[in-house]
Amino acid sequence: MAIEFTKYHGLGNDFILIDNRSSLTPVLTPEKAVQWCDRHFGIGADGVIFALPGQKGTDYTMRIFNSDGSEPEMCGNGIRCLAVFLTDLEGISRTKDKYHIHTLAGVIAPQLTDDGQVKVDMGEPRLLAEEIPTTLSPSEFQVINQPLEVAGKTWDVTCVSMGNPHCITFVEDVAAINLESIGSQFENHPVFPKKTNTEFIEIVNRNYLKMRVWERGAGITLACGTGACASLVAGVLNDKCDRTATIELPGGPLEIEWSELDNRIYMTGPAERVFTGKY
Ligand SMILES: N[C@@H](CCC[C@H](N)C(=O)O)C(=O)O
Repeated sequence: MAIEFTKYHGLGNDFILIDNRSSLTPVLTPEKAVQWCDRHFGIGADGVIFALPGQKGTDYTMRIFNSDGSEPEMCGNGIRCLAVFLTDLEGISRTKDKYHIHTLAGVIAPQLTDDGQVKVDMGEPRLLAEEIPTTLSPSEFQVINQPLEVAGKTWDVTCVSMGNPHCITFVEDVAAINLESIGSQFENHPVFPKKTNTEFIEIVNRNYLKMRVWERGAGITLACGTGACASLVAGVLNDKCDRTATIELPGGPLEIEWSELDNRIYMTGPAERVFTGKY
């Protein structure tokens, strides 16, 4: 049976979106998602996102499979794409109301802005070792600037969960990092029982950061929304940046704020429709 889909991207982090509003069970298995994401033998994407019925009083539920078939708790670029996809499906503009989306990381609230971007209330960052999760510190402690041995080198890492795990390292020059060779060694390091996303950050100034990312279950991508949020938090915890900053990714910039008022993270960026098809 052919299934309809729409391809979207958020700063080059690309997803296949599927209208799954008639059932709480995704229409694709993780194995099928792997085939669909294949850039040579399938449609090609960093993940597949399903728009399912809401649960526990929310408007909709988001589920996502990474391109390797694993299921992450959340996806920042993906939820911006989902908000535009839902607007397209509903045929109405929602610039006045937020969507409330049920995810494995809790309720996340994206809202379309008047200038065509999407601003997302990403919730509060989680900082305790047991919440990441990682064994780098005792469970009830934070992991800030801790040494970690990877590929024969000691890296000073800070760990933050945005519902999904992130391990952040500040470096002099992000372009000089050999992500291809070290990315999967961070991802699969035994101190991360659920694996990890890995971000390298170069501080340009207190309000402008450059980032490159190796994503759990997807490898090198052009952008990672939860990674940008986690990196800003890591920058604040290490007193390297302010609570509002532009994060420049290979695919373009995201605006991130960690609000002092409510401790929540707000991410603003684009989401673009690419094409629609049946597969
Ligand atoms: N690209 C995403 C994150 C997708 C999930 C990630 N690969 C994981 O396994 O946690 C984003 O924009 O946040």
